[in-house]
Amino acid sequence: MWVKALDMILEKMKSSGFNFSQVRALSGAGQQHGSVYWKKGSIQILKNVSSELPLHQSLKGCFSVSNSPIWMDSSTASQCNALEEAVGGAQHLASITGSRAYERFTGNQIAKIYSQNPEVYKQTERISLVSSFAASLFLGTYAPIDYSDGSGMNLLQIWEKVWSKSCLDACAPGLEERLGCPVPSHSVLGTISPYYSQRYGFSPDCKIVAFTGDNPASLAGMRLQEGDIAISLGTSDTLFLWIQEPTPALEGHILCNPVDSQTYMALLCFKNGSLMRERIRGDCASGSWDEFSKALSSTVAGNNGNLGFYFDVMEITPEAVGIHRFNRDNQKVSGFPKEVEIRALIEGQFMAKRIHAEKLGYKVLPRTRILATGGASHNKTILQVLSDVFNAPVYTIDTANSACLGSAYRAIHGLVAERNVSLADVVKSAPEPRLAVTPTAGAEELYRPLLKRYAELEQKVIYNPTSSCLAK
Ligand SMILES: Nc1ncnc2c1ncn2[C@@H]1O[C@H](COP(=O)(O)OP(=O)(O)O)[C@@H](O)[C@H]1O
Ligand SMILES: O=C(CO)[C@@H](O)[C@H](O)COP(=O)(O)O
Repeated sequence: MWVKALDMILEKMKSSGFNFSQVRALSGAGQQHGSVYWKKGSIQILKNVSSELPLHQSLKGCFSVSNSPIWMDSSTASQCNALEEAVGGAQHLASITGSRAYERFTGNQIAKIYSQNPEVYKQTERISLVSSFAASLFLGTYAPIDYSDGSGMNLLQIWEKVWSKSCLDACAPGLEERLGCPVPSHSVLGTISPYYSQRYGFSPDCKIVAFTGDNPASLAGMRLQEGDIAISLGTSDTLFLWIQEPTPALEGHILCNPVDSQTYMALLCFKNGSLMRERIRGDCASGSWDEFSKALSSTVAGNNGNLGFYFDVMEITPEAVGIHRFNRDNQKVSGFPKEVEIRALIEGQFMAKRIHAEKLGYKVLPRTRILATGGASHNKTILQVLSDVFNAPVYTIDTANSACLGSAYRAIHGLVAERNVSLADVVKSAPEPRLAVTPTAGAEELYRPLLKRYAELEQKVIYNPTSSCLAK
């Protein structure tokens, strides 16, 4: 599916008259943590694809696992426990790799494949991330994993930037040779495969710069500066920060910074993002964003004290599941009127973000800018609530697909990064983020007590397998 999608995009660009020969370098991004398993012998097929055929036809026999595990998978709890135990506990794993063990992280996904189907693992010569997989297609050979996306695997020592032997050994045998050596995110991996010059007219000199994860690429696209906070409202909601001296903890992730190998990015991921908003939009607003936004604006900030937690699937931050609604007296209620439900959802999602960002040590300061991206950043009514809850202005960039824009920025940066030119320098003439909304007067006073209440109530809804009131 992924290879065919690439074929279709390039065919569409070709038929729209895009001049491929002008492209000097390209990079890209893939959803983080997902993995692709190349069958033994596939490298030869990849190196020798015929430009007469669409790529997906040539590569269809190349994969030892046909359905790639992606970030939404959470079936690896036992592998996570085993990994943490093998390296001396959750905090120790976080200190090495930037995160305690998470179900979606690639090392645990690989461990599951190995333990359930050792034969399939044996037949696999190379394991790519989604990002390095896409880079491999352009390179015509296996592309290395970059430091930043590699930090989402529970396998990379984020300080030394090498695979951790104890983590590799705990996941599967012979893993190092299947992963290849990780590289700095700005690396030029080589030139484009002849397939693309012959079929689409790319220049044979077009450089392929290492691909990275969607969130790291968004950090580049938004030209995040220290002190800013980026909030991506895509399928998942993510929040990320540029960080100089991180302290990995039991919550959140520390990744190598994709645009500056000396620094880091902190990331929090909220699984019940857009899909949850879409579900409530369906239940309460006839499936229309317009109706959803009108209902949101028709209710007052603070929702008269009504608060809600909306987790259709087990949440990552915090670990909780189910729908939990509380009235102003903290009594659990079974339902809200439609408009109240919509506001409770949006205010709840943003209060959780502020509370968990502050737990990471982030402080909202007078100079704080929130940079919003992803599909829901088109929606100003949603952004207004974000601004009010954080009491900070929200900025957007012209293209809501900041991961894609960031990939283009990273491609240009890759051409000069070895000369110590920063990404900020390379893209200094790009348009600045635009102010979208500012906080409503009085928002801070209104939300301060609500944030405290929300944090206290969150403790009550956190997943506890022995409690009967949780699984709805
Ligand atoms: N006007 C809107 N208001 C709220 N959400 C929206 C709006 N338009 C699109 N979305 C949401 O944006 C999401 C897609 O965002 P996108 O950044 O493209 O996702 P991904 O993270 O998968 O790349 C959809 O799930 C959709 O719910
Ligand atoms: O798991 C995470 C981040 O840790 C996700 O953010 C994935 O990177 C994919 O995100 P979407 O593009 O589907 O929102």
